[in-house]
Amino acid sequence: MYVNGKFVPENQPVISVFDHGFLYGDGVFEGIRAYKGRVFKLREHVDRLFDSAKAIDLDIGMTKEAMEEAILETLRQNNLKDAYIRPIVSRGNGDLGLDPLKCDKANVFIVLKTMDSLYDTMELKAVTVGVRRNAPDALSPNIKSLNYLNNILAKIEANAKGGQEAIFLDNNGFVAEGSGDNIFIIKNGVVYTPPTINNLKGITRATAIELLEKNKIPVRVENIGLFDVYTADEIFVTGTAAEAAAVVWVDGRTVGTGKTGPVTALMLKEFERVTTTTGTEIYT
Ligand SMILES: Cc1ncc(COP(=O)(O)O)c(CNc2cccc(C(=O)O)c2)c1O
Repeated sequence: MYVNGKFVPENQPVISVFDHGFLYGDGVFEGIRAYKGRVFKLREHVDRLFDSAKAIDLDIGMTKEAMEEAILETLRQNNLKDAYIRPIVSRGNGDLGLDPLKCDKANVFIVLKTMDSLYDTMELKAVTVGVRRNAPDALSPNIKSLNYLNNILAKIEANAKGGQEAIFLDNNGFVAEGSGDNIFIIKNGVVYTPPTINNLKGITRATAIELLEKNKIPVRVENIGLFDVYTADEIFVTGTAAEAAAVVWVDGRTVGTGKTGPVTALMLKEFERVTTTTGTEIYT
C-alpha cells in the first residue's frame, strides 16, 4: 500500500484513530481499474479525485501528476497488471472536533485489490428504495466522499427487499442512480440517462455515452421517472467495478425479455475492447 509517500505491507496498521476521514468521513476517494497492464481513464479519475477534494476545500498536498505516478508505482510495487485501485485522501490527523482546521495536512493512501467483478451475476434484480439520494444542496452526489452511508442505507434496504441493486430517487422523485453505479434505460432504441445533478459524474457513464454515440445509438440525457424504469425495454447500470451490468427485474416487473438486451450486450463488448486497448501503460 502507498501511505503518504511510502510503501508498506497491506497488513500494517497505518491509520490513526484521529484521522478525520475515520472520525467524520472527512475525505474523498476514487475507484479505478487496471486491465492487462493499462490503467483505464487514469487522468479522468485523478481529475475527479481533485474536484471532489476541491468541493470540500481539502488540499491533497500533491500535484495530479504526482498522484498519477503514485498510483502507477503502487501497481509496479505489487507487480500487478489487472487490479482495482482505491486512492483515499482524508483531511488528515487532528484532535477530536469536526473543524477541518484541526488537521494540518491530508493523509493519502492507495490500496489495491486483484479484481473480481462487483456482482456475481451480470443480470441483476433491482429494487427502488425509500431512502433518497443526497440532495445536491446538502451533500452533493458529485463528491465521491468517504460519506457513503446514503449508499449503504440504500444497499441495506435492497438486501432486505431481496434486490441485488438499489435504485435511488431524488427528492423530486426523479430516478438518480444505483447505490454504486449510474443507470441507463433503453426504450424504442433510444438510450436515456439522468443529468448528473442527482448522481455521481460516473466515468463509466461518460464512456458509455461516448461508445453509444460512436455506435450511432441515440442518447438523451434527461430526467427519468419510475414509469420509464418500469416500462423500459432494457436497463443497465455502469460503474468502474461492474463496468456494465444488465438490470432484468425491478420491483417485481420483468425488464424486456428478462435477459441482457442487445444494447447492453453491445456495451459489454465495447467496454471489453476499450478497457484492454486504451489507458495509461503501467510498465513502459
Ligand atoms: C454512487 C456511485 N455512482 C456511480 C458510480 C460509478 O462511477 P464510475 O463509473 O466513475 O466508477 C460509483 C462508483 N462506485 C464504485 C465503483 C467501484 C467500486 C465501488 C465499491 O462499492 O467499492 C463503488 C458510485 O459510487
